[in-house]
Amino acid sequence: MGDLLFFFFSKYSNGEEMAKKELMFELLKHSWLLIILSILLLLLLSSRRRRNLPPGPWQLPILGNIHQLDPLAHRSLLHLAEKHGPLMHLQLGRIPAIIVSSPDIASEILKTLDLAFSSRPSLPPSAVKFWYGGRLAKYDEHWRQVTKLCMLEIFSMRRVQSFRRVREDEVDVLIQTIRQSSSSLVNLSKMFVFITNNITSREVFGKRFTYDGECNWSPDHDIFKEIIQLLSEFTAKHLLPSLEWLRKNSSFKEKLEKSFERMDQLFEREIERHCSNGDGDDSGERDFLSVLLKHHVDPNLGFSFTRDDIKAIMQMIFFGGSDTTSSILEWGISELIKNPRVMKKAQDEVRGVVGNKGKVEESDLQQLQYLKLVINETLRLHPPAPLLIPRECREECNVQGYKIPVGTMVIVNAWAIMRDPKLWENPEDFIPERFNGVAINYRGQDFQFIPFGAGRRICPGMQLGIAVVEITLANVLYHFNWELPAGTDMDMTESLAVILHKKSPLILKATPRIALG
Ligand code: HEM
Repeated sequence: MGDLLFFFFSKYSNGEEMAKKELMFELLKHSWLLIILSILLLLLLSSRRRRNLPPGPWQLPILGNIHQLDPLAHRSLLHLAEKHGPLMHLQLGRIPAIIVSSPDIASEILKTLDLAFSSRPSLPPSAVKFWYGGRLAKYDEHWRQVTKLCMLEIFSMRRVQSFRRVREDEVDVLIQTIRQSSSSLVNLSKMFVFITNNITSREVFGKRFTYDGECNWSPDHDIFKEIIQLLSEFTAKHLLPSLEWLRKNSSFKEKLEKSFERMDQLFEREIERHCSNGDGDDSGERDFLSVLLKHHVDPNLGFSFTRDDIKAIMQMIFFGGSDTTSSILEWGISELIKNPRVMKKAQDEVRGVVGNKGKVEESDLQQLQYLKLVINETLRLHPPAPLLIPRECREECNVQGYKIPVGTMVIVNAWAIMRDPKLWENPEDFIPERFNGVAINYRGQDFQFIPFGAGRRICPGMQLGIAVVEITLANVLYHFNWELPAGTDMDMTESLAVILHKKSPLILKATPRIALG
């Protein structure tokens, strides 16, 4: 088309008769292209209707709808849904997908038809070796057995409580690190990554990533984030056959292989260390790896539980547990700085409840009701996984009168649902009070509020994550007054690299409220 228009204008401006004839000839010559494109478009539209798929935007050959998604996919998907409806069909390169943007359809998929949608999409074969978690993508008997074991042994309330000391210790280290930092300017984005990684590492391996007494960077902090980012780029390229060459690009593949190898060596080192130490005592504070190794060698377990299964669980816990938790802390403090009224109310509450005790302990948290509302509101406006984690349709089913074929990827735009003006008053505003006295929670029963997803694949680490967010936030608010460095504004720009973070780091001036004890 561009060629055609260029030709039209360049020739016609000469005003020559000959040019008119040439133009007619060229138009005729090119018109076959227009006709073919229109037929293709009609065919696509009628094929969608014939196959009784949900409505959706027109698609380009090969690309499908990929060109309509920008890096903040949750936002572009919302714009498309505003035109095409809350159940929308897209073609993402070679993968057919449906996008859900309303709580009733989310409930139909994640609750009523949960069984049909409880698999995760499988990875392309060339990516499988970089993601142990792929072993647990498909919903099958093996997944059920492993998940049952994890729910009992890793994600149970008893286990969450057993790590209370770990969380409190790590928060102490964080507070000391902030107090002792040479400048009063603190990069909280980094600090939150370090503390959540150290807590996860203590839960999984029984030891921190950094030396004792520090909340600082160590090389192991970056491995997991690096792999998930490389892996998501790698799999995105699978959507388009024409980008296949990029996946074979040796430097990219080399980078992914190196990061994966580092992670695998860390896992192997820790497995060996645990095996040579024996499987430890049976106290409540046993780390996840010793618990998993105990079952690995249990002849009465009743199903095959391999070393790779253990690595899959560890990989998912690091990916699922660290970055999500640090992102809530980062967004939560940012919103409090933007909303001084809420900051004051939250600080007054925690300082009032804890008094001069010197630190917030987990036993105080039950009384911090406003803090819980602040966390809810942060999860609503800034869900770390705005599109949850995709599901895949395992058996053909009917949703809202449309046919969803086997293999269709399902994306639930939780971010759009949690900002829907039909469901939330002044949805863009940060108002923790909206959760006061209402019976809505994040446990997967209220489909207008699903930051942890819902159904069989709901986040199993919800309680572990919330426990870290509560104790960290409470102490950070208790110990310091926070403000922006002079002359700066709060930048709330998002960056979506698997997890929804702030684009620029959260750097604030910390003023200790009470002198060092
Ligand atoms: C506190 C912040 C967290 C948020 C907002 C969050 C959110 C999510 C979401 C939205 C999902 C997908 C649910 C679905 O598809 O319906 C998920 C899955 C998962 N999360 Fe979390 N998560 C958090 C913390 C954690 C923690 C602390 C852990 C582990 C210790 C964890 C481990 C996992 C795992 C293993 C899955 C995959 C479950 C599966 O595929 O069956 N998450 N999380």
